[in-house]
Amino acid sequence: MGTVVDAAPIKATNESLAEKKKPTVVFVLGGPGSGKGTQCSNIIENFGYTHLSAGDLLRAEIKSGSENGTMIQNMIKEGKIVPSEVTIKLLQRAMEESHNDKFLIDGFPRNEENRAAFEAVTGIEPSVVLFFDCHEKEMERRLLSRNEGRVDDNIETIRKRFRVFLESSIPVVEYYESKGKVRKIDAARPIEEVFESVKVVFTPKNEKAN
Ligand SMILES: Nc1ncnc2c1ncn2[C@@H]1O[C@H](COP(=O)(O)OP(=O)(O)O)[C@@H](O)[C@H]1O
Ligand SMILES: Nc1ccn([C@H]2C[C@H](O)[C@@H](COP(=O)(O)OP(=O)(O)O)O2)c(=O)n1
Ligand SMILES: [Mg+2]
Repeated sequence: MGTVVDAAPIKATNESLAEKKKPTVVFVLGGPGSGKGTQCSNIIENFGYTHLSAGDLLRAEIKSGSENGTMIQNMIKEGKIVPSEVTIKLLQRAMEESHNDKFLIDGFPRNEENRAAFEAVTGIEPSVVLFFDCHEKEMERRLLSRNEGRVDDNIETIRKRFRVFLESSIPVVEYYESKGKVRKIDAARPIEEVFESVKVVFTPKNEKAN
């Protein structure tokens, strides 16, 4: 009698022990105003990804009246990078809430601390890193005409953001370059032309000939 075992609970236990499949993540990097957000909007319409902009999540956190709001607002105004712990929590929550398993993470990781902490906390490595390459004069022109009322789209903060990009974000791009993951896109061209190059990255090789 005691040897009769119901198989159902054993199966359930095995399933809960099985490792959950890791999501597919593409990091979208590039200087301020290089067109990350614009191209992400195009990508999600065509390729089934969910777009998570680290900057948008941080701005929503300020608006929500969170206890971190003032700190985040001050850092954004100064063009500085918010501590990884805060940004990663917001990204993780958004990933869980989306119920998708394919994410475009835009504007993250922006420094070595962002990169290492995300990998340590989530265990996720990006499949690909898109890098939008654009010269500063063009990025400055775009940011000054973005007209979204952002506290950081003024010439003083823009200069600080450019410096942080060169000092802290470019090393992250170089790290992924050394791993062969970077797809560099010439982002100084018109939006449609940039998207033509982006599409190639997301189109499986055997479909490219069509
Ligand atoms: N290829 C492009 N050519 C001209 N303007 C662009 C291009 N891509 C984006 N923009 C405009 O430049 C501004 C910054 O673009 P955005 O996508 O917000 O960049 P990022 O997210 O990298 O800061 C926006 O006003 C956008 O409409
Ligand atoms: N990983 C990130 C991303 C953005 N931030 C902060 C600091 C950035 O200057 C601002 C704005 O980022 P956002 O990606 O929206 O800016 P751009 O689209 O590049 O113009 O947010 C951050 O602290 N950490
Ligand atoms: Mg953006």
